[in-house]
Amino acid sequence: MTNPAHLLADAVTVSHGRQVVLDEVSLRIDRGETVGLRGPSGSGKSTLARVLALLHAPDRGRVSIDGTPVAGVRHAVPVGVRTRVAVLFQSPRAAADPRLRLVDLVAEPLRAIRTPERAVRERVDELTDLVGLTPDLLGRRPHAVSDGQLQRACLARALAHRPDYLLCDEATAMLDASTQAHVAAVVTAYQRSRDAGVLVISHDEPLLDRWADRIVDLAPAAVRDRRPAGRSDARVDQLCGSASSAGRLSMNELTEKTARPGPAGP
Ligand SMILES: Nc1ncnc2c1ncn2[C@@H]1O[C@H](COP(=O)(O)OP(=O)(O)OP(=O)(O)O)[C@@H](O)[C@H]1O
Repeated sequence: MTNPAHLLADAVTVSHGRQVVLDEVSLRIDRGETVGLRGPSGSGKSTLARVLALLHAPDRGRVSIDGTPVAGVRHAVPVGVRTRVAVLFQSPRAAADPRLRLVDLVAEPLRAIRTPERAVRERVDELTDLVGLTPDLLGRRPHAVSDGQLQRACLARALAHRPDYLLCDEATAMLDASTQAHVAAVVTAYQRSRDAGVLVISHDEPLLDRWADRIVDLAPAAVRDRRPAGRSDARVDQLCGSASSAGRLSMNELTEKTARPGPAGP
């Protein structure tokens, strides 16, 4: 039976100028599952994440949530819909307003929808506790914290609206092994508490093997173009994927394994 609760990019095509970056690509993330997405640099992984996060409108194709197509992107999407998907990017410095104290950074999405200040403070306390940000860090601005501390704040911000789908775009690539393990463990614990669907984009094969339930390969558009004649629905999973299955790990296993880099590990 088809699981009705899912985030789907359906036959999505995206071009930047004359460059076709995604050509009828489809990717589905079910609630509760962790999908790994890998592919060469420039193959369009981040572009696909931005489409799924309702930040970038595809030229063709569509995004749907739980079977309902989403019209538009960003603020054109009703708040109750767009807050169901959150994204955590690779570089917390690029994603954070340098003028904001960490406490305000975490509160940003709540204040953006005019959440009453008392509820903002309560939720920020929960979130900073969840990601392990100590009170002394909350009053600092991004320049005065480490990349790892700032990424924890960005993770707290991403979880502010309790998204059903969390897209992690190389979110642990810049972090040391122990912070990487911590971020992965927080994401996994959150996923279990909400039955959230998680997308993990990474070049780190051991990390994907440990973390993802299945792995999808995104080939460059030129390679995808060599699909069998007559196929109009170029599903990444079917045509480009060497979908592998990594058994789901407990949070402790994930933490332990991620914290202990192997020969090819982070
Ligand atoms: N805003 C933009 N304007 C023009 N070209 C862009 C834009 N964003 C991305 N591209 C191009 O689209 C292609 C895919 O980029 P994207 O960042 O999605 O790839 P990626 O697979 O995530 O790469 P990486 O693994 O290096 O992060 C690249 O050739 C990139 O230069």
